[in-house]
Amino acid sequence: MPSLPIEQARLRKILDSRGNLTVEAELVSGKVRATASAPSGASTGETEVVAFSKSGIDEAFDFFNRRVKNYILGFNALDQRGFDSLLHEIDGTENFSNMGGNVSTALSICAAKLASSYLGIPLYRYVGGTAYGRPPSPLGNVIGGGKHTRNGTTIQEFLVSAQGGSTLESMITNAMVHRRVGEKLSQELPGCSVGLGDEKAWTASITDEKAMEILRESVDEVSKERGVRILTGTDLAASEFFDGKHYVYRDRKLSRDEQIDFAVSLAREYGFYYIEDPMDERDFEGFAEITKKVGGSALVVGDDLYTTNPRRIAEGIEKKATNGVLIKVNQIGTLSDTVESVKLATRAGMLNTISHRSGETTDDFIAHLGVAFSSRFIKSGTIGGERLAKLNELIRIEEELSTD
Ligand SMILES: O=C(O)[C@@H](CO)OP(=O)(O)O
Ligand SMILES: [Mg+2]
Repeated sequence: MPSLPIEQARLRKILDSRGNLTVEAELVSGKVRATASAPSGASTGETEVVAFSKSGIDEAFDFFNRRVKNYILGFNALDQRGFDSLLHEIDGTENFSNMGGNVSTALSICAAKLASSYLGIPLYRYVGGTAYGRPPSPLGNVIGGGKHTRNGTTIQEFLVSAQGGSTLESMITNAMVHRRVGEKLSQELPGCSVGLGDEKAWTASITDEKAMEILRESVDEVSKERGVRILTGTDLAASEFFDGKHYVYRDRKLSRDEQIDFAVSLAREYGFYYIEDPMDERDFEGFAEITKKVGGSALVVGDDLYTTNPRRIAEGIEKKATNGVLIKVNQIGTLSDTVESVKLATRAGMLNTISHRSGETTDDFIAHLGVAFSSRFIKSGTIGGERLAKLNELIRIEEELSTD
């Protein structure tokens, strides 16, 4: 194996889009240098790795300086699997609670970026080889609530994805829907305060039904004006409003069975194609019931359910829980574990969606992973610099792919 020994390694603190501290890693070998940063979630899954050690980012940095740095100096950055195993070994826990999953994520992605730049190939090619389909369709949040806002809808995300055109065309259409929704919210709800949530989706103190009505009207109008098909979707992030017995909405409480019926109606009556985390993250069986009923026409996606964890995905496959999986590197902590999850899901016939986190950085690596993983969607908002950093990079990749 050719060698690219890591000669310098450092971490620095940077701010994410919520104004919280996160980490950027920098690795150097000879004349090659790479940086990578890790985002943070707000509606985190129970089985995600820990973003930073229990006492916070300072402890994680201290651990890096005392325990990690010396081990990775001299390591061959072209050996991604070896590098990721080394990170696990040094950390010594199941959930990266010593090193911090955000530190391992930043280092792992950084090693891949260093290698790809040394080899003179783009990251998507380094990770994915040479077989690609279409780049993933942008899937963006236009109305938001849950943990991403103060007083929005109970459901965390109402999403759109324009189909058929180029990445840029799809981004333009999605942004038009976003604008239209904003106009409708202020026209139809005078006096109601309307703002933007963590992912730059509109937020207002309205019921989920009202949000769905505004979404439907906006999508129908923009779809007609642009002559494009626009898929709608939702991330319920249902664990966040499950109290152990009921799903507690702003205006009503649903039992488990009623929640299943509601999720089914989202596909059948409201026409949602994409349905993420409709049930509590422990309820594989509930997911399976929904998938059995609507999986032929809709994508039922596990995010908090799987946390990009191969063991959880294997359980989901066995129980036929979903036909889709959300992929976020910092839920599992390394690129190699992420690749394993994607392979497992793909072999079982699941479609994957590569995803941003609600607290993002301007790092655009998920655009590359979306292409490398042949993701069906890339969930990365509709507006906002840190969201568009990924989609704009996808425009560049698409250009490159079309001239191959
Ligand atoms: O639930 C999700 O899918 C994500 C991104 O939209 O949110 P968070 O990063 O807060 O987990
Ligand atoms: Mg989610």
